Amino acid sequence: MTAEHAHAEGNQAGTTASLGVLDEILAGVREDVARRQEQVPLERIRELAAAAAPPLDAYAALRQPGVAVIAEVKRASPSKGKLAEIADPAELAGEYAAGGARAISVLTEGRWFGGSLEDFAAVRAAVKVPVLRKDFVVSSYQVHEARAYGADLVLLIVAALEQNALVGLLERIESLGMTALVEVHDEEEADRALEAGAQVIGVNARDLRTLEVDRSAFERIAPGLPSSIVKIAESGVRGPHDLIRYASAGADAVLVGEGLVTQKSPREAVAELVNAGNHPATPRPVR
Ligand SMILES: O=C(O)c1ccccc1NCC(=O)[C@H](O)[C@H](O)COP(=O)(O)O
Repeated sequence: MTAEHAHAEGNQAGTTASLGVLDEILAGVREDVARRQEQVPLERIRELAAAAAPPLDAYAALRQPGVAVIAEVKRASPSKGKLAEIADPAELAGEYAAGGARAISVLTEGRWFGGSLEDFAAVRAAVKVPVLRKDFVVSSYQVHEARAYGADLVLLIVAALEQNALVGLLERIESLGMTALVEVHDEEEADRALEAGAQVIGVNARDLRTLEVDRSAFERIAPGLPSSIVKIAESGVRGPHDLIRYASAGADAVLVGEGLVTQKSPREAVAELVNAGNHPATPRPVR
């Protein structure tokens, strides 16, 4: 086990009262990005990004009929510590895809989530569906890095970014042919996401500062978003009942981590969600 994985297991003890969890995560991310950039300079990572296979159209994939399941490779989290021993992320992603996942999310942050770009590369090589780089993106270096590793989708968290930075990173993601998943937690952040030009918006039920999960956040925010926006309900899906609840509020997709990695059969757990999302009685988003 690496030091980063060990931190991901014992992270809660390291949280100081004065800083929200998000600020602590971001401080570590900035250090890690600076270190990687010393090893592989921006010009080189841009060359690697330009040489990567073209991105898949994640927007189109998530707009197909039925509620899409985005299945996450999540080893650990700030709220729960270690979640699962994932010996082979490529195999797990293959199981997700076989269960019908429309896209795969890979957490690449190391200190708190135990993830890595190596996990990402292994997953990318194993599946044919779009793959999301789920990280705390604060610099264009990370965007080029995501593309170099074959990402189709990149997460941008509104709470982590000033508006200028949000706009700049979103444009950079799109200029490289990828899709930005812009994450919000309240109405003000949703307005900022729309102003920035987001086409795919994720409402995270988890408040990244307090770690509290409030599934009603999606119900408050999603109905106010234009019909052209792909609406993703993130966090808190523990079974089909949660998917159906989110679908009733207009979800095009759900993003699920803990509820899958902790299952004996992640393939069956995905299939159960996919079946619920395709069931005739499950509400469809109004478009
Ligand atoms: O999961 C956490 O504890 C967490 C804490 C701070 C920032 C982000 C965090 N999680 C990232 C995510 O948004 C989730 O991995 C994703 O939405 C899936 O959530 P879940 O299905 O509840 O594992």
